[in-house]
Amino acid sequence: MAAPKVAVVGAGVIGLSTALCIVETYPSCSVTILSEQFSPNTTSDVAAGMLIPHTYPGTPIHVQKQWFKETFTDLFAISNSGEASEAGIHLVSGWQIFKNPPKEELPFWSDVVLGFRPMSEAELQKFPQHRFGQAFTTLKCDCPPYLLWLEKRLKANGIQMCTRKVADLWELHSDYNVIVNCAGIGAHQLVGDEKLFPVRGQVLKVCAPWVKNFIRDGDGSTYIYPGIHRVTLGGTREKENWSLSPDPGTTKDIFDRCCSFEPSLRGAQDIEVKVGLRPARQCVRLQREVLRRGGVKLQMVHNYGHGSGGFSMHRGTAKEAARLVGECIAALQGSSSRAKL
Ligand SMILES: Cc1cc2nc3c(=O)[nH]c(=O)nc-3n(C[C@H](O)[C@H](O)[C@H](O)COP(=O)(O)OP(=O)(O)OC[C@H]3O[C@@H](n4cnc5c(N)ncnc54)[C@H](O)[C@@H]3O)c2cc1C
Ligand SMILES: O=C([O-])CC(=O)C(=O)O
Repeated sequence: MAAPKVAVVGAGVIGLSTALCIVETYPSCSVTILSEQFSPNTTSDVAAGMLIPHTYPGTPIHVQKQWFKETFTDLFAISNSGEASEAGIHLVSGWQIFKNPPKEELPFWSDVVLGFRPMSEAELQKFPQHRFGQAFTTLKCDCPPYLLWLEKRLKANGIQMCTRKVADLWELHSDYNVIVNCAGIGAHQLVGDEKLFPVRGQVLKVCAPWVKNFIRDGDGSTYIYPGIHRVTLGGTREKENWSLSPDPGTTKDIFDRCCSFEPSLRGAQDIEVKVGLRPARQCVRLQREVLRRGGVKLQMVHNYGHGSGGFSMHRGTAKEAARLVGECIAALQGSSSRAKL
């Protein structure tokens, strides 16, 4: 058969990284990205971009660890290259703090991040309300620059990008052989997935270049994540709330909570408020599906539902999605050679 034509729907961190993995693994494929929005207008642009996993209750821990490890390893290599500043990827050290001892003393990702250890008594003095803490070094993506860097690499690999809202994946069947669904929260409508729901998150992006260490409350309610140019202050988690409008009361609340951890933030300048909808699910939907209509088959791969962990897991899930695209191509080649017999 001719070079397989693959359409990736979605241009957040999942769509872009999946498209890149497909073209790297199967260079003979012709890959097109179709998306209603591109950077800077995706949920991925709002994220803090920290590599600290959240657990998916419906996915085995060894699989989540594999996804995180692959992501960490690939991004560590970028952070250690001449591309680091353009890609917006850097190491960042800091503390995750707890009022009560965490259920798991050692999270599954503790030996993937660097230098994971309990905080010392001296470090804990910075946080008088907290009795326990974990110190470690991880990676952070500055999200819009990282998405633009991915887009640049995709264009260099000959990938086409088209702005288009897809109403039904079947509408692509006459132009493409394989469809890869990376629509994030858009998959709720696109494929009618009732298990997928939004978890609204509001963050502030501020200028406070003196803040160098990250601070995260272990319950995930409050965090301070310094990036290359801006510091992200969070956060909120509102299940089933679809509103993308910033709430001024929430802005004040986030700012006050963050200042209680890092009082110097009172001097932060140039506060921008952003809202995004995390595409939440019990487990990431990472699977093949064959749609059939009137005797015609359409090969599909789903890769969405990363919730709070799209950046932490994206390279690992992109590799698995690319492997599934390989299975679709093998099935197409099998059926085209049978047709010739
Ligand atoms: C406040 C906040 C902070 C976060 N912080 C972190 C963090 O520190 N670390 C971390 O790992 N994760 C974090 N996350 C989670 C992370 O942002 C998500 O997991 C990730 O962005 C999901 O990426 P995605 O590509 O699936 O979705 P998106 O970025 O939403 O991309 C989906 C794409 O699909 C397109 N699309 C949707 N429907 C259609 C359609 N019908 N037709 C065509 N195109 C369509 C959209 O236009 C978009 O381009 C955070 C999220 C929020 C909200
Ligand atoms: O919880 C965090 O540390 C950041 C994050 O992933 C989110 O807000 O979704």
